[in-house]
Amino acid sequence: MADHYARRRAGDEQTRLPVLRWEESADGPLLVLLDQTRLPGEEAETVCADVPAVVAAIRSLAVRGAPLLGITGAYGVALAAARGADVEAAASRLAQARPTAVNLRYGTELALDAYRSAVAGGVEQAAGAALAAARDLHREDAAASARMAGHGLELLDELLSGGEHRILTHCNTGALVSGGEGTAFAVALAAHRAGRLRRLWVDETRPLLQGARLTAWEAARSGMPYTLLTDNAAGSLFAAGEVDAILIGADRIAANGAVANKVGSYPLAVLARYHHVPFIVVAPTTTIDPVTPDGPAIEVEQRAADEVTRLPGGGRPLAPGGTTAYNPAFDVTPPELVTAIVTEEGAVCPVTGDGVMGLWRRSQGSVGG
Ligand SMILES: CSC[C@@H](O)[C@@H](O)C(=O)COP(=O)(O)O
Repeated sequence: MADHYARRRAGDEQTRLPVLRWEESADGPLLVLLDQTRLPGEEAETVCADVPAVVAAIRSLAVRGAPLLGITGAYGVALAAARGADVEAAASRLAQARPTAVNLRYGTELALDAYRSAVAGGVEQAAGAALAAARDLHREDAAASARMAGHGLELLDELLSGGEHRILTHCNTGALVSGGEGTAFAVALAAHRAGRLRRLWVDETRPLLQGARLTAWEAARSGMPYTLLTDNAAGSLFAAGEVDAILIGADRIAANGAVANKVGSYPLAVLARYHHVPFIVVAPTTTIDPVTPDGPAIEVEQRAADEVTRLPGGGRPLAPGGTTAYNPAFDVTPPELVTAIVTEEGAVCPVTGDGVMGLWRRSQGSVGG
């Protein structure tokens, strides 16, 4: 398997990563995922033949990032249907595998609705409908990613009056989380391709190091000028005047524009406000949750203490045995600290105009609401 990836890399640095694929095998369909817990050391796949395996991959973060969780949830429902499992129960297990990224619920429900609408024609037809819904979502996410990159670069150029940009990002938001080139990372990549990225500052993103392991890996593959920093070095970077903008993704955007994203995003928003630097959130409209009114209504996933007390992967202890740890996977940035939210439908400032709900309505095809 590693050879397969190595060949792709040698041929073309920009080749799409096979982060998720549907495979028909002699023993039935499979959902094959690039195991992100093993990057950057190893490019290995995890093969899921049933929904419990998909749920385990989601919980372990073998597959992760809001848009990809949505796509995975949809394919998970299709897998349950194709394998003759209890589709309703499978959809419920998938949707609850992680609580914060609303895309997971969105993708799961999308495929479940397609299954339900077709089930009168027989389970085979319904399984086909669920798979078609998953494939559509996968394609649409790629298209959304390309449009976000365009809108995001336009906004950066406008806010920063052209020139070359020094962008700070947190967690991982590239092709590893998307049907396309990602969300925030896709904007940085567009800036790089346009010759307008001076530097991508990559937060390492404690405790699971998505920035160091994944974003640095994607930046290196893309030939971007990038530098890794510990999360707590961001303040001194701002103080030195080295950051022009923050670009991050989102796991859920509430109706009032509050943004849940990887823990450590909120402190960056506070720093950005103090230093008069734009704090820009890039996410598809599938990340906007119209039924979550505000930040406090967002459920933040709490993860195991050993992610903090041990080196990633359950390795060497970093703290004495019995140490307890506070380990929320996400934090919530209030709308007043967000300069703009960029989606495939365009960009808005969440506290002026029609806010994020205007974008969400546009994505539903009813501009007036
Ligand atoms: C486009 S990805 C946006 C977010 O999903 C990303 O920033 C993030 O927080 C991912 O968290 P993770 O816990 O790795 O799934």
